[in-house]
Amino acid sequence: MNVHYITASSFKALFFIYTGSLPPDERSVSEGGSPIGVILMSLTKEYTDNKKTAVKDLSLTFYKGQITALLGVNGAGKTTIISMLTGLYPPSSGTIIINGRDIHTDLAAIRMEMGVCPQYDVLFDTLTVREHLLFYGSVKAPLWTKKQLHQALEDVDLSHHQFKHVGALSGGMKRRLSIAISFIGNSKTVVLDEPTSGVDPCSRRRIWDILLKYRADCTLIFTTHHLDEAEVLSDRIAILQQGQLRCCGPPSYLKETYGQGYSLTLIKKSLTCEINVVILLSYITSNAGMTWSI
Ligand SMILES: Nc1ncnc2c1ncn2[C@@H]1O[C@H](COP(=O)(O)OP(=O)(O)OP(=O)(O)O)[C@@H](O)[C@H]1O
Repeated sequence: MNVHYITASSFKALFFIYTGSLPPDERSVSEGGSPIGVILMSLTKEYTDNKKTAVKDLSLTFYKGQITALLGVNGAGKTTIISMLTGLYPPSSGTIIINGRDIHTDLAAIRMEMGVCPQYDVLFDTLTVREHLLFYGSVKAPLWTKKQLHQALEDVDLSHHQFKHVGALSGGMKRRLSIAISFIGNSKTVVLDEPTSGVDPCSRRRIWDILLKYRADCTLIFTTHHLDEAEVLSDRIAILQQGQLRCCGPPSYLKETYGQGYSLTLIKKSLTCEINVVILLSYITSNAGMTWSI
């Protein structure tokens, strides 16, 4: 099956032929015609040692030029999906198509165009920031120029630290270096497993800026536990629970469809106090209303 240049709408038709029904994410959202980058097709992963089914019959589409967040609690199966996407673990059944190539038959070619930022940094304490980029660059993109190296350092705001040993960097700096490595050689598909884990709010913001900057040229997939992060960064959010897709769509769509709003519980001292609170809340947001009062 060749799905190299098909659009979201043509994929719908294609998928219909194969399964007889639309995948859950396609049912819930209409796309703006972005080309498809990655397709998970009925993907299942069962770990043989503990017989745990970490991902169950998951069908999901990721688009080029978009950021998609895989959002879920611990154990939802996010890292397992990333591991299958990068070819670390083979699926138990189902397959993944990346830029028209099947992971079962074209893994080497897929890896040439893929960048990965693992959950835990794979860095060497005794090498400098610059040496890391040169090392990974020589493996991934031998024709990488000095200009591109400097651009990468600048993009992740590490130019001033390029001659420092990684052992002397903060957690946030290490994370930014790992992200820079994942984008070496203009990777067409980039997967990032919790790119902001363990970083302070300032570094988190910087990482968001980096991802938004690189979004245009690739299919970008990242995992997170944080709804706020998924909302700020993503074009689409896929919510996972126990290895299954619960819903998927643009943040605004999910909010509109599933959002319940917020509830505020107050202990009042007097009736006048209650009236003042209602006035104050309706001043802050016209949607606020009192559900009950005792
Ligand atoms: N190598 C493994 N062998 C056996 N079971 C595993 C393995 N890796 C993960 N699991 C199990 O698969 C399930 C999904 O784990 P996974 O790490 O994919 O979830 P996650 O959403 O990434 O969690 P977290 O947010 O904690 O990283 C869990 O129940 C986990 O215990």
